[in-house]
Formats: sequence, C-alpha cells, structure tokens
Amino acid sequence: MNFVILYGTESGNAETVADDLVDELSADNDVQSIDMTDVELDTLTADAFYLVVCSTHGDGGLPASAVPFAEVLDAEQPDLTGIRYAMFGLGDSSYETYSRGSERIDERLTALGATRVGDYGRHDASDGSLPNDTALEWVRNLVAGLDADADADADLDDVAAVAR
Ligand SMILES: Cc1cc2nc3c(=O)[nH]c(=O)nc-3n(C[C@H](O)[C@H](O)[C@H](O)COP(=O)(O)O)c2cc1C
Repeated sequence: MNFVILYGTESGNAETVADDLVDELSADNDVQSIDMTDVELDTLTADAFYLVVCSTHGDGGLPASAVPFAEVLDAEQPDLTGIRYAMFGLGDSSYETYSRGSERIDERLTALGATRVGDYGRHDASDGSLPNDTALEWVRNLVAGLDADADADADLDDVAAVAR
C-alpha cells in the first residue's frame, strides 16, 4: 500500500510519531512523511492512503506547521473526493479544547470531500503515556482493518467473476 503521513506539529511530538509510523509501515508498504507546511495540493492523490497526525496548540488551535496547510485548503477549496485518510490527534485532556487542532484539519478534509477511514486515534499527554506508543497501536489496528476490507473486496470480486 502507498501511505503518506501528513504531520502538523509545534514542538516536535507529531513529527516523532510520523517517524515511528514510517518505521512501522515501511517493511510492507511505500511510506513517506511530509510536514503539512510542505504539502502541495496538486500532489494529493486517491492512489495514496493518508495518515494525518496533528497536535493542538494555543487554546484549541492548530500547531504552527499545520497553519499553512489549513490556509491553502481554505483559499483553494480543492475537491478532495476520492482521497482517503485516517486521523491521529495529539493533545492534552486537561484542556477543554482537547485534540481540537486535529479536528480542525479533519473537518476541513471532510468538508472538501475526503473520506475518513477507521478509528480517530488520539493521544492524551495528561496520562503520561508516549504518543508514539499510542500511535503505533492505532496504526496496527487501522492497517488490520484496511487489510480485512481489501480481502472482503477481493472475495466479492471472486464471487462476481464466478457469477459472470
Ligand atoms: C502551550 C501549549 C498549548 C496547548 N494547548 C492545547 C490545547 O488547547 N488542547 C489540547 O488538547 N492540547 C494542547 N496542548 C498539548 C499538545 O497538543 C501536546 O503536548 C502535543 O503532544 C504536542 O505535540 P507537538 O509537539 O507535535 O506540537 C498544548 C501544549 C502546549 C505546550
């Protein structure tokens, strides 16, 4: 599978999560990791599956590196129909705006036609766990679900072929 990780960070945690996701997935997949600051809209493709990893800063705001991406989405309003992605938010539940920054990106992607797949992963910094551990567990479950969906699709194709 072709995975593209888009990370938005302010103090580096989401980037280290992205690095660990690359390590986790690269044995069996094509994987690249891109800071949201560097995303060019015309490179977004339905041929990839996107893993969006984004923290929250300020009071429920976007982390610095996600701001240009959000701004270009707002300005260009691209049609993202066919784009599939999964979300992982980093935050701290001691804030009332827990994980809101990631949700701001998620809402934009969905509004522009992209489809979120799988469970919305979240890491809560207030519980003392490492975001990397939570993210690895999340991505393993996600990939298992994607593999199961692909197997089910293949079975349906086989049934259709037999019926023809
Ligand atoms: C100044 C500051 C403000 C924060 N504001 C929020 C917030 O409003 N909501 C939230 O869920 N987490 C908030 N956090 C927690 C961060 O999202 C969390 O520490 C995350 O792991 C940081 O990831 P990053 O290093 O990739 O930016 C804040 C952290 C800091 C240091």
